[in-house]
Order: sequence, then structure tokens, then C-alpha cells
Amino acid sequence: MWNLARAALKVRNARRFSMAMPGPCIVHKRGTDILHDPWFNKDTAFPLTERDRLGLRGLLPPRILSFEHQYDRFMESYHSLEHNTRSEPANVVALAKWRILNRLHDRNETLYYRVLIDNIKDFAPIIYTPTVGLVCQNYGGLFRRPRGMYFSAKDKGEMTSMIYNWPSPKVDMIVLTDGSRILGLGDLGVQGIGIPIGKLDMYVAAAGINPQRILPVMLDVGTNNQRLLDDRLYLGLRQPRLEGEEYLSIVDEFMEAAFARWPKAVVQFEDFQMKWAFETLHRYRRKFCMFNDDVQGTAGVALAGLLGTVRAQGRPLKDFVHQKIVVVGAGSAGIGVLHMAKQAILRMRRDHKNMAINNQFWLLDKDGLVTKERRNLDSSAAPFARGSGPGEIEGLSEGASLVEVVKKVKPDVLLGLSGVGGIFNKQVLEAMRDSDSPRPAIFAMSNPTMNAECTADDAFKYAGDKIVFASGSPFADVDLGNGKVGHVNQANNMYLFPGIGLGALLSGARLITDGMLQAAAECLASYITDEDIRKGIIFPSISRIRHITTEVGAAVVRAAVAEELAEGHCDVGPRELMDMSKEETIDYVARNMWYPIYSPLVHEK
Ligand SMILES: NC(=O)c1ccc[n+]([C@@H]2O[C@H](COP(=O)([O-])OP(=O)(O)OC[C@H]3O[C@@H](n4cnc5c(N)ncnc54)[C@H](O)[C@@H]3O)[C@@H](O)[C@H]2O)c1
Ligand SMILES: O=C(O)C[C@H](O)C(=O)O
Ligand SMILES: [Mg+2]
Repeated sequence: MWNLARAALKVRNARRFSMAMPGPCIVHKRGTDILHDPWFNKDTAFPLTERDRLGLRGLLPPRILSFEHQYDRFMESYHSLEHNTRSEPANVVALAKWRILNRLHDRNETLYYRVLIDNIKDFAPIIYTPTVGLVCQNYGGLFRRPRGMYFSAKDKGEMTSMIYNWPSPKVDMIVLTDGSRILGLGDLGVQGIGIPIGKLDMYVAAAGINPQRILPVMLDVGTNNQRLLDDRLYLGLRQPRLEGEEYLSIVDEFMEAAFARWPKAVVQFEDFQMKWAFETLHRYRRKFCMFNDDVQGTAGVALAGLLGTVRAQGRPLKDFVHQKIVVVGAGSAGIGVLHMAKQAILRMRRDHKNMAINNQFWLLDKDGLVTKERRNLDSSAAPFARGSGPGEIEGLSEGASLVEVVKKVKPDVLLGLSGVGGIFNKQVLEAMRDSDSPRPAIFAMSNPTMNAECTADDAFKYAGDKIVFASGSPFADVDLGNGKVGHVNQANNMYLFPGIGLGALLSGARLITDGMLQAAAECLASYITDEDIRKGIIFPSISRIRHITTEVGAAVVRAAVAEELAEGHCDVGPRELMDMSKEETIDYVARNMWYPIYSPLVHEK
């Protein structure tokens, strides 16, 4: 049986690996320089003719392996690592897996991205959340080779020339962080570089962005994390974070430098603390092709989940306007979600002046329920602060606790973006049993796993089998007994940011508008079938991420065209984009996605 399965896999692999021959790739180096360049290195797979052409003869063992053979060899060593570490603690195993993948990444990118794409469900938790969080926390000790670019406060005035130190003449996607709010782990300073690297790995795997055209960036403006400042292995600037105009002048300089060199690039802001997330979004979104993933990507994914929940209740989508939603966490992500949900409700009601719109949202932060009575009410939370009088629930006052709010509101959805692990405790989850909804939804969206508001097991155990459950980091499905399964959805912005970036790039739009973001969210929301929804599946499997991203990317392109923002990409002009049908746009996006295959290398001086 095992042999038969292996043989079938081999035939399938042989087909996959003998796909269309790629065009030649020009290289300006020879010999060991090529072997040490992960963009071009093929390790033992260089054919003899190439070994001759590129001065590699004698620098490699004589046997030539196929790509397929190399792939199998890597997977075998990965599986034996899994086997050999099975009794080790989870963190040790996770880091060992990250190391083996990272070593391949450093050596041979084509093979790395092929194994990543083909095994995305297993490898995403290593290169992305949750392991990437652990990697950032341990970055000082794990650092071996640099990846991406570092711009520090000490580089002020130099960035326009520094940007030319990046070896690639073309860059399509930049992911930028200042390390100030890494997942739910707080200020990790320069160690946050792991996040842009992981996000860009997802861009390559999901959106088919060419890895030679991605750039992870760390803006090191200092850190307020005393533990890091005291750590002798810390690799960033040992100074407190810049604030105010000084801070903004660094970000301004980077943005000007990046767009001066690559005017058509897309910049994704990632894991900035709230005040800078909103400030920079406001400052740059009408000037540059950029978006903030934590504010806007998350909002779209959450909205798709909220709409999926309405469908799971067996109600028509327009019933979304009656859903009671409790959001825990009034940060960049929570506020972003509320704004997008509010926009969706306004569209459904087609009544842009309806001020009673916030009646269905309850927002909590570290001080409990946010009301208009809050002293020093943050301006971003103010539009969602509860008032008093009609529409308010008696006895729910300023600072009410989460369990009080859940008991009194009986919400359809309890959504956590607080970064506080376990805050949806037994009491809170049990209170969700009395929700007014036939299928209460619990979204524990904070990352990484230890920061999730609750585990999947606890959610089903205390809130009951009927719930719809989603978490930001992956959990295994829950065995509910009697052959029933509690489905775990992953509500993570990875379902949208690759398609938003890809769609913006391929449309040639100079800005990313609300319309483009809304199109992305709606596309994701409609991806799931009614049959899946009935089973509590509101997000597709991550193994379909390339397909999802193709569709989301096409929806973004079409929205840019509809808003007359699409200027075209490479040899496809705005007119051609405008004339494309939906299917043709999907095909256009799919054709522009990079796929890892060895290209014949041709040397040019
Ligand atoms: N799943 C996803 O796609 C996704 C996307 C973005 C962010 N996140 C996660 O969301 C979390 C928050 O991100 P952010 O950017 O909004 O952070 P943030 O620091 O801007 O906001 C955190 C908010 O949580 C509130 N909070 C803290 N303790 C609380 C408590 N005990 N009870 C209620 N609220 C409390 C804070 O007052 C603040 O309003 C992080 O863990 C992040 O990883 C997940
Ligand atoms: O990085 C993630 O997994 C999602 C999100 O961007 C976050 O900050 O938690
Ligand atoms: Mg993030």
C-alpha cells in the first residue's frame, strides 16, 4: 500500500517537475559566486553544460541530481528531523524546523520556495505565525546571515544613496516594520525583521511575487524594551525610540528613497504600534502605493469572517446589520475591523447618515468597556464608544468587564484582537452559550498561539458545539466525540495581504483605495460554499492560498480599473485591463505569478 502511494506520488511529482521550460536567466557572475548566491544556486542540479559555461566544473560532486530528487532529499531530511525531535519540547522542535528551512532559504531559493509552496499548510506555521514570533524573540542568538535592509536613525540623510546598496534592480513588494508591536509580543526592536521576512515569504508562496523582487525592511529607530537594551546580543540601536517629528522624518526619508528608486513598488506597513500605524497610513495613503496590513488587511479578513458567520446562522447576508458584535482590543487591528464593518453596514443600509449605526458594536480595551464617559478617550476609539440612553443596555457602564458585557449583550460574535492570551476564559466562554445567536462565533485572532484569547479546545468545551471558531494562529480541529468535529478556521490577514499587494502591483494603481480593499474582502467572503459554511468552515484551507490570492488579486485589479486608477503593468496597458472580463483578469493575474523552476543560466560580463 505504502509503495503504491509512493509510486503514485512519484508520477505526480514527475509531471509537476517537468512543467513548461522557463526562459533563460542572465547572470553576471561565475564559479563559486554563483554557488553562494541563493537566487541562482541549483546545488547538485547544475547540468554539465551549465557547469562548463559558468566555470562550475570541479566545484561540485560529479553526480547530477534532478530538481525532483533534491526536493525528495530535503523532505526526507525534514521528516527525519521531525522524527528525531518528537520527544523534545515544542519550542525546540519549532526552532529546529525553522533552522532547516532557513538554511535552505539561504542556500537555494528556488528549491526553498518550491517546498514552501507544495507544503504550505505544514510550513506556514514555521515561517509565519506562530514560530516566526519565537524567531523574533530569539533573533540575537539565531542571526547568521542578513536578509533584507536595515535603515536606522543613524542613517538619516543617507537613505537615498543607501537604497542603491540593494542588489536587485527591480523591487515589486516591500514589507516595512519598525518592530514596535510584533504580533502580541510587544516592542522587539530590530528583532522584528523576522516579520517582514515571513510576510514576504507568503507573498512569494501565495501571490507568486518573484523572490528577486521582494525587500524586507527594518526601520530601527531604537527600542523601549529595557530587556533588549540590556541584552549583550541585541543587534539594534541601543537607544530609546525616536518620537514625534524625529520619528516621522525617518519614515518620510525611507518612503521617498524607496519610491525614488522603485516608483512602481507596493509598500506594506506591518506591526507598527497603533499611534504610528494610523498616523503613517493617514500620511502616506494618498501619496504612495501603500497599505497597513494590521489595520486594513485584518479588517477585510475579519469582515469576511463576520459575513461567513451570518451565513452559518442560516440568515441572509443583509442580516449583518442586526448582528451584535463585541470587539476586545481597541488597537490598530480592532479599530480597523470596526471601521470596515461599519462601512459594510452603511452600504447594506444605503443610509450614510444613520448615526445609530454603532448600536451593534461594543468595544473593550485594557480598561474594560469603552464609553463616552471614558477619561482621555482615544480619538480612534471615540466613534465606537457607547453612550447612554435608548439603544444602550441597562447596567453596562464605563469600564464594564468582558464577562459582564458578554452576559448582558449576548453577542452573535465575540472577536479578540487584544494580544492577551486566555482572556476569553471559562466564564466568558460559558456566557457565550447564552448568546442570542443560533451559532455564536468566537474569533480569538491574537498572535502568536500563546497570545490567542482562548484555545480551540476551550472554545468548544465551554461555549458548546454549535459555535463557529476562528483563531489568528493555527489550532488543530477539535474532536467533539461521536464522530463530530469542531472546525478550526484560521482568521489571519494572510488570506488578503498577498492578493491586495499583487492586485495593486498588476493594476499599476498608484494608490490603494477603500474600494480596492473592499473588493478584496468581498472576494474572500464569497469564496466559501454554502455547504462548507454549514459545517462551520468560514475560511478556506491555507493549502488553497495560491488560488485564493489569484482571485483576490483579480478582484483588486478590477476595482482599480473601475475607479480609473489602473495604469497598467509592464506591457499590459490600462485599456487592455479595462477590456478584460472577470475570467480574463483572473487569467492575467495567474499568468503573472512566479513559480519556482530552475531556469537555464547564461553568463554575461
Ligand atoms: N489574526 C490576524 O490577522 C491579526 C491581525 C492583526 C493583529 N492581530 C493580533 O491582534 C493583537 C493586537 O494587535 P493591535 O495591532 O491591535 O495591537 P495594539 O497594541 O494596537 O492594541 C491592543 C489593544 O488591546 C487592548 N487590551 C490590552 N489588554 C487588554 C485586556 N486585558 N482586555 C481588553 N483589551 C485589552 C489594548 O488596550 C489595546 O487597545 C496582536 O496580538 C496581533 O498579533 C492579529
Ligand atoms: O502576522 C500575523 O500572523 C497576523 C498579523 O499581521 C499580526 O500582526 O498578528
Ligand atoms: Mg501584523
